[in-house]
Parts: sequence; structure tokens; C-alpha cells
Amino acid sequence: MPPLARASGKGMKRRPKLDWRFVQRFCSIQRVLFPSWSSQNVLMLGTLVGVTLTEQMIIYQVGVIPSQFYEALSDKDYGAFKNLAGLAFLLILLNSTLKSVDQYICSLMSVSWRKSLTESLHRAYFQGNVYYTLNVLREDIDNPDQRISQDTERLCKQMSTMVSRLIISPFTLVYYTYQCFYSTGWIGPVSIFGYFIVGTITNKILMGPIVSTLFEQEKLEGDFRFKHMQIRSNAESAAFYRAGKVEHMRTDRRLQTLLRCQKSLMNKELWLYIGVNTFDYLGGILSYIIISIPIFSGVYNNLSPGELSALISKNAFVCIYLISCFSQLIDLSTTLSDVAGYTHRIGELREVMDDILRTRCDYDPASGDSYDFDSDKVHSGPVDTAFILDCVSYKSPFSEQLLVEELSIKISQGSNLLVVGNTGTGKTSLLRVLNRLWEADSGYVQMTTCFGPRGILFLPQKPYLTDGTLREQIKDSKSLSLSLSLSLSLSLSLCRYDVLSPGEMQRLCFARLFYLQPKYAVLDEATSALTEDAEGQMYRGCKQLGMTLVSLGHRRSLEKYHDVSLKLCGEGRWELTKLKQE
Ligand SMILES: Nc1ncnc2c1ncn2[C@@H]1O[C@H](COP(=O)(O)OP(=O)(O)OP(=O)(O)O)[C@@H](O)[C@H]1O
Repeated sequence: MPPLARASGKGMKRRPKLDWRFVQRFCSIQRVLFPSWSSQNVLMLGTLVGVTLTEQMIIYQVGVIPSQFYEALSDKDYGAFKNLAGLAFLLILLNSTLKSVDQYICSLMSVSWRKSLTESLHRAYFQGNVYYTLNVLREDIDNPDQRISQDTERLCKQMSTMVSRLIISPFTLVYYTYQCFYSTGWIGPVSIFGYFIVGTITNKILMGPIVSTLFEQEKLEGDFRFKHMQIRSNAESAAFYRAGKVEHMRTDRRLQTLLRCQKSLMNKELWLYIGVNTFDYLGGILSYIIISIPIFSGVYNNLSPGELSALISKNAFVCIYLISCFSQLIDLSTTLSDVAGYTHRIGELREVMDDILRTRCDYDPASGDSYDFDSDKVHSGPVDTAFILDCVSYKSPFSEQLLVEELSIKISQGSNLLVVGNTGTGKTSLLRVLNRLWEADSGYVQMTTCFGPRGILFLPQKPYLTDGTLREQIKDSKSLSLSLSLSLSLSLSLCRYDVLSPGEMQRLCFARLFYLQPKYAVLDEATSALTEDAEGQMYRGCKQLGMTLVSLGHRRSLEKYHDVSLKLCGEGRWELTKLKQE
């Protein structure tokens, strides 16, 4: 099967836009945020609808109070004025409380959405080897880490700022359209709807280029952060190379590219802001134009000046509020363009992760299940065998040249295998194929023993230590059958890569192995940083614990711990020889 990387169509990538694809990706994200009617997010949204509806009722009451003030003042009715002032004060207090509760629920929802979306992305990212394929083999997805951490957070925040305005819009639009029609006849609602349609079309045109530029800006933001992370995690090596000057230049270059993109985004946003602000101010004038029509056509000629001012005040409120409902929707276009950019980035990541899972050769399209190396489920085969390779050919993902051709070998209990060969001949790649990180080009690979303590463990060339205490790295020190001359005590709180020497890290990996005591240990130059004495101690330890070893290495000293040698000779050739035991 061809490597996944070749399946990734770099050239087929479409520019992210506010299109049907956006709608599909947005809806698929909503299904993650609102998985069922009884989910917490749905309940929060329901509460928000309740709060905003009550808020709108109060706003209406507050809005019509000025017209009642006009009436009370023109009638010089002190009692009515006093009651109105008290009522206005109470309503305003209630309104501000409800508005704050509304904002509070929106913030809570943003956090809750982030939790649901990030957890769902994590589930896919850490399933099988998706994180490996995504970071190492796929070129079509930039900065997955940034998409999961920053873009998700921003998407949820922007959506939460939109939600309370959006969910209430249908109610306010219907209600105020009716009120507007009641006061001004058909001319009011028709002109306001026309104004909204023109505003929406204009903003849609202005938003187009913003979505793709925002997408690009987020990519460059990730690249810039990655550069700093690279320096942070390789600070010592960089310092030995005196790489400060070069790295300074390269990091500045990334910053400049990012800032150029940010400026271009701002230039595009300027036109959108001009559009949005023009529609906002036009909206303010439009309400008076609408009200003027029945007044100048003599509809209200029979009213006294006091009644007319009260009516103008009430009508003005209704029209202005309806226009402001539409203006708010138009204002959302800047937020919507952000939401579209982030939706595309997260949607694309989800699609690629699904694709990786689907294209795995162990994926069963009928059941949707995939063979999981983390579980105890393994292909059936002889009990005393770890791997069976039959006519296996493999190559690196971005090359057409086969590293090894038609390799047939059985790795069985008690037969320790040493894999040797020049640099780049495909030794580690063989382990990648065995571990199903890479798919073989042809042939048949079978792992007949489970991965884990009772089965097979891999010790990669570059030791992997997670965050946590030293004890957590090896689980417990009690089973160490060899004294590990680690210069660090077990109380060390954080065991990071830059604290331990490469030799100490390799010893720690062996400590893990001695603790877990697998049946098979696959060691990729696992003792390259140790002295021959220490190497001997480690290998003897493994043998005492009954492990069968598959080692990769250049040292001749390794031969005495193995029974068979597989030499990779380059250009696809290989040789299998029996080793003489001392
Ligand atoms: N992720 C990758 N993407 C593309 N090519 C890769 C990748 N990893 C390794 N290769 C290429 O595959 C070839 C074999 O690499 P491999 O790591 O198997 O070499 P090796 O025999 O283990 O070498 P060494 O003795 O230095 O460890 C090399 O040419 C390497 O550049």
C-alpha cells in the first residue's frame, strides 16, 4: 500500500472561503458541541435563550418609557412622572442584571465548548498513530498543535460572542417587524429589509478575502511559534553551534512574513469596517426617514403636539430597534469571518485525522473498527513468535527507491536478532514497518504478539520521556534488577529532556524495560550513549529477565548478545547470517 503521504493532495487544496464547505464544517463542529438534546451545552443554550428573551422583554419596556415620559411631561402629571421614574429605575436595574448574566453564560459556554471540541480532537489525534502520521508523514496540515490549542479556543470565544445575538434575532426581528408595520405600514419593514439585504451582500463580498487571509495568518502564527519552540527544545545544541545569529535572522524572517500577512488582513478588514460602520450610521438616519413618511403624508394630522411627540418617540424606538437588530447582524460579519477562518482550520484537521484513520490498512470499513496496537488484540499466529515478515518491501514515504526488497523473516522467542547496516539503509524504517508507523510497499507483515508488558516493547533511537516525576517515568523503582547510576534522586519533580544526559536517558529507558519485563524488546541503538561495560550490564539484565531482543546498532560488541544478524546492504539487498555465540 502506498504511504499515506502520497495520498495527501497538496495541490488539490482549496482556498478557505465562506462557502458550502464552511457550512458543512461548521455543522459538523456543532454536532460535537451539541451531541444530544440532554447535553450540558444544550441546557446552557436553553438557559441563554430564556435569559435573552426576558432581557428583550425588559428592553422593550425600557424603550417605550421615553414616549410615556413625553406624555406625562406634556400633561404636567407629577404622579404619573414619579411612578414612571421608579419603574424606569427598576427596569434598568433588571436589564443590566440580565445582560450581565447573559454575558456570564456566554463565557461559560465558550469554556464548555472548548472542552468538548478539544477533547474530541484529542480523541482522534491520540487514536492509533494519528499524531505521528499527522506530524511526520502528512504535509498538507500545518501546525496541528496550534489548531488544537489556539484556534479551538478562539473559535469557541468568537462563537460565544455571536450566539446571544443570533439566537434572539428571530424573535426580535419578528416582533419588531410587526410593531414597525403597525406604526409605519408596509414602507417601514420593506425599506429595512431592503437595507439589510444590500448590507449583507456588500459585506459578503468584503468578507471573502478576509477568511483566506485569516487562515493564512494563523498558519504563519503557528510557524513563528514553532520556530521559538524549536529553539527552546534545542537550546543547548544551538548554543554549542553558536547558532544565535542565524536563528535570530530566521526567526525575524518568520516574524516579518507573519506581520506582512497581518497587515494585509488589516487592509482587507478596513473595507469591511467601512462597510459595517456606514450601514450602522445609515441605519440611524433610515429610522427617521421611515417615520417621516406617515407624518408628511398627513396620517397623524389629528394628533396634538404632545401625542405626536409620544408617537414619534415610540415609533422611533421600534424602527431604530429593528434597524439595530439588522445592524447587529451586519456587525457580526467581522466575527463571522473569524469564525469561518477557524472553522476551516479545525474542520480541515478533523477531516485529515478521519482520513488517516480510514486509510490505515487495518481499518475495517464495514464495522468502522481499526486494529489497535495499544490493545491486547493481535493477529493470530504461532505463540512463540513476535513478527512474521513475508516478502516485505518498503521505502521511505517521499521516495520511490525501495530500502529493502522482499524480506522474509520470522522473529521468534529465544532467537535474538541484530539488525546492522550502513547509515540510511533502512534499519529504523524496518522497525517503523513492524510497528505499522509506515505501511510496507508490498508483502505481508504480521505482529503475532501484543504490544506492552506481556508482549513487545520498542525502545526508539531518541528516548522518549513524558512529563512527570522520575518515578512516574518508570512507574516504580522496586523492580530494578540493576543498579542505575543515575545522579538524580527519585524526588526529582520534573524530569525533562535537558536535565538528563543522553546516557542517563538511555538508562532510564532500560529501567522502564526492566520494570515492564516484556517478552520481546526491540532496541534501536538503545545503548549508543553508554560505555561497552554499561551496555553489557543492560543486555545481560534483559537476558536474565528472559527477554528476546531485536537490536539495531553499529557496534560489533552487540553481536555476542544475539543469535542471528540481518544486514541491510542498501539498494534493497539484505543478508541473514547466524552469529557465533561466545
Ligand atoms: N519521516 C521520514 N520521511 C521521509 N523519509 C524518511 C523519514 N524517516 C526516514 N526517512 C528516510 O529513510 C531512509 C532510511 O532511514 P532509517 O532511519 O531507516 O535509516 P537507518 O538505517 O536507521 O540509519 P541510522 O543508522 O543512521 O539510524 C533515510 O534515507 C531517511 O532519510
